[in-house]
Amino acid sequence: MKENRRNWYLKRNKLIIIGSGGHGKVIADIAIQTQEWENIYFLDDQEIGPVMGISVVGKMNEYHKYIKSHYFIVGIGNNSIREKIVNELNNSHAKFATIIHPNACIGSDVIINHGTVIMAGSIINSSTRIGHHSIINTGANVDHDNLIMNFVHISPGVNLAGGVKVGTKTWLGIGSSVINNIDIHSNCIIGAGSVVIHNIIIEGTYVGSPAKLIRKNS
Ligand SMILES: CC(=O)SCCNC(=O)CCNC(=O)[C@H](O)C(C)(C)COP(=O)(O)OP(=O)(O)OC[C@H]1O[C@@H](n2cnc3c(N)ncnc32)[C@H](O)[C@@H]1OP(=O)(O)O
Repeated sequence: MKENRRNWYLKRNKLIIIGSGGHGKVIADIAIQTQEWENIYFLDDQEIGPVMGISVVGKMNEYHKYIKSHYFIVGIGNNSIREKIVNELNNSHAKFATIIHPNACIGSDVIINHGTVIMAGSIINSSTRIGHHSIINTGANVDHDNLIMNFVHISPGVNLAGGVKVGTKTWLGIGSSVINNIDIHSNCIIGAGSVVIHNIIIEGTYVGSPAKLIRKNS
């Protein structure tokens, strides 16, 4: 009985996913699997839908129609574009969801802030902090005492050892790895499969093993 009442309460929530592309679709899939949402809609400028059986109820700039009644999640993988849309929604006092796949493994004393998505098979170990509107993508390992700032994208299959700090809007490419106690600056890109073994203090793109700077941000 108690469980049913809890579900009834949770299922009153309504979710708008901004963007019905690949990332938005994976978020929708997770949201369905959590069984926490009474209804789920997309807003998208390209699609008129439905996408995966989910209605596209308008263009992105029509979000204001849903501000009072729905939670939002921005389903755009690009960190800068996601930030821009979130800032606009913040100005309208939107409420943001946090979406966590039921098969993600979350340790004790972990904090995950709103707007963040944790995908299937990812592991977040003890005392890690994850900021707002970040993405921990499929099968990523984020070990203990990590600090992942806002608007970060940790791609599928990334391995972060203990005590790693990842700065705002940094993107770690698919399958990259970072050894323990490394700081990675904000606004960086770490190439697919790269291995970071030194602190990264200059904003830019880094590739290889060990990861080396190939381009500074302009
Ligand atoms: C669910 C999802 O889909 S999540 C998304 C997952 N996607 C990813 O992880 C993609 C990550 N992107 C990459 O790795 C890209 O290669 C980037 C962003 C690092 C670089 O892209 P670009 O800026 O276009 O660089 P470009 O392709 O011109 O390469 C520049 C040089 O770096 C090398 N290089 C690029 N990426 C890598 C890499 N991952 N590892 C080693 N070397 C690399 C290139 O071979 C090239 O070398 P050269 O000048 O000697 O020929």
